[in-house]
Amino acid sequence: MKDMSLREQSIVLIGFMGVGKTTIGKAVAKKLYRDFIDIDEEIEKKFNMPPSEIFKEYGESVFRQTEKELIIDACKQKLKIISVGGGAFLQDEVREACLSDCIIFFLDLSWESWKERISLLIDSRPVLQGKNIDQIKELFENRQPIYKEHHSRVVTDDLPVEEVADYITASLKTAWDIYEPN
Ligand SMILES: Nc1ncnc2c1ncn2[C@@H]1O[C@H](COP(=O)(O)OP(=O)(O)O)[C@@H](O)[C@H]1O
Ligand SMILES: O=C(O)C1=C[C@@H](OP(=O)(O)O)[C@@H](O)[C@H](O)C1
Ligand SMILES: [Mg+2]
Repeated sequence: MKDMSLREQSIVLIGFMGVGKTTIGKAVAKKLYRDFIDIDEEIEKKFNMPPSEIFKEYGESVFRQTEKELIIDACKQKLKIISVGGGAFLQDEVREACLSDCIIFFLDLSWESWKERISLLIDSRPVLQGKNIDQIKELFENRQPIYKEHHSRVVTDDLPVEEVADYITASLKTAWDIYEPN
């Protein structure tokens, strides 16, 4: 599409579940005075139930179809900060919509750091349920190639939320000044 200036393009955060897309996305939105869209939250509002129940009740394919439609729609909007679920980039159409319309930040957390967060995630993330640690590690590794298509990568190991959000906003401001100086 690209009938938007760089400054108007929405920002999309991607990365494996639990890396902080929702938390950091909210912080970035606040710093840039933009609206925040969390795709999982939008799906939850639509079905009036959390992702884990949607998976149980309707199956993963219904979740993925809704996720795709909501992301494609969100990407067309200007000036948003959008956090997508860790599995969203499995779908070609989602990746293509985000790449063509938005600026994509990949939040990259090492497996060693991710492991420390597992207790915060295990109950609410349906794709982790019923898996042992080796199977989760395998999923973590198998998912990494889908995050390769991004515009900027942030290694978040050991960084608090505010610092990651500051890094992202500073990096955007630099790009805007270079490519679209007033
Ligand atoms: N930079 C960070 N440092 C420490 N904990 C974090 C950080 N970012 C997120 N968290 C915590 O990790 C958990 C998962 O974060 P969340 O934003 O839901 O991730 P995602 O949206 O990528 O699944 C939350 O409990 C959150 O408070
Ligand atoms: O990786 C995945 O397949 C998923 C990640 C979740 O989002 P977060 O990445 O925000 O945890 C959520 O969309 C759903 O549970 C499926
Ligand atoms: Mg999230």
